[in-house]
Amino acid sequence: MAIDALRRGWPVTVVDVDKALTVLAVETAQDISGTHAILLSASRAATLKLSNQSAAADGDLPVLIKAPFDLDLRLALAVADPSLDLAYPMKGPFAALPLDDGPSATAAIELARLAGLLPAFLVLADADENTVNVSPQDVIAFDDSGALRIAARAKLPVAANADAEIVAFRTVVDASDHVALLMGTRDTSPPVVRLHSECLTGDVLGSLKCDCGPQLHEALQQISDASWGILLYLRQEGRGIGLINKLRAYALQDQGFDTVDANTRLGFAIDARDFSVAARMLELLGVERVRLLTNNPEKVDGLQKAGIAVTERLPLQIAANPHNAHYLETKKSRTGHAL
Ligand SMILES: Nc1nc2c(ncn2[C@@H]2O[C@H](COP(=O)(O)OP(=O)(O)OP(=O)(O)O)[C@@H](O)[C@H]2O)c(=O)[nH]1
Ligand SMILES: [Zn+2]
Repeated sequence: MAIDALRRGWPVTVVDVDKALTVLAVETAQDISGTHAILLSASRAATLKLSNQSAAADGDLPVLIKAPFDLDLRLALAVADPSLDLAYPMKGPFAALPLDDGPSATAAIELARLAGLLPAFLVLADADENTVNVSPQDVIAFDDSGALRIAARAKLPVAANADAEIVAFRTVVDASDHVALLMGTRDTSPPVVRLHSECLTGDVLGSLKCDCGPQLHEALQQISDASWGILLYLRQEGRGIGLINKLRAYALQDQGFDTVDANTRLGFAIDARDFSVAARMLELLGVERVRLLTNNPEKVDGLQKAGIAVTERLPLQIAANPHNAHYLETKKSRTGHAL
């Protein structure tokens, strides 16, 4: 509900015991009336050379700034969106305000990610009766593996394997359905498994900026060649920040930032994915041990922490092209991907 409200430009009140923080997402807000402050992610605030005095001990806490006297929607968006920094360089100076309720502010920033919006909010002085209430605990508990279940399964002949089976999963909280593609005949050996995060640009459009499309097809081939295996197609577009925010990161990359810095400047974690949903999918499929196709040590860790044994890591290297060579290099040098 809160996610839907933010996307529609409706106010949301994060209620934490006796404190209430009423916010509108900057990106979808229709007017600025009643705004007394702006809430920004820590990293966006750092780019704007702002810091929250009260949060000096915790550099990850969001930052609250006083609404400038000339605030309008255009200025609010320029404060929120780093891809406008070149087009709209004159912002500030801003005055940081003490942040009374860190957990609510942190929950609001997380709600923006879940809604696929920029993590920036207009903070309203008063909540009216139309606001949607949510607590920081609700946001923390919002885990897309919550109440996951198998919703449908069917034969799906695919180019890599004419005898594949597709299994679709549904969660109560998330509209996007995760999918598993099973190939081969189950035996006692651990299956070859690939966790593939959705990449519309790479998977569907053949983008050369990343290696997702070729990795997807190579993984399907290797799974088909194994005695049995499973491809999990996870709806974690843009490493969990959503398509629109990923394309904003691409716009920053067009300005010269790499994939890591682009995410940070937007106010997101470098990798916002939670691989526990993949572990729950495997459990529902009766799989406890896997041979994992990946170069990403975080995927191995994430699965193991969520209770799936990774008996072997199988590399999945794709030859670079002139458009993705820098991206692949960054994954190795900055996010610890295996060479
Ligand atoms: N935010 C952001 N996401 C990107 C970018 N390039 C690709 N992605 C997303 O990254 C995800 C691809 O990750 P994976 O294929 O799982 O690869 P990985 O985490 O690098 O690990 P491997 O298993 O080694 O391939 C997809 O969700 C893409 O949409 C980018 O520049 N910025
Ligand atoms: Zn991609």
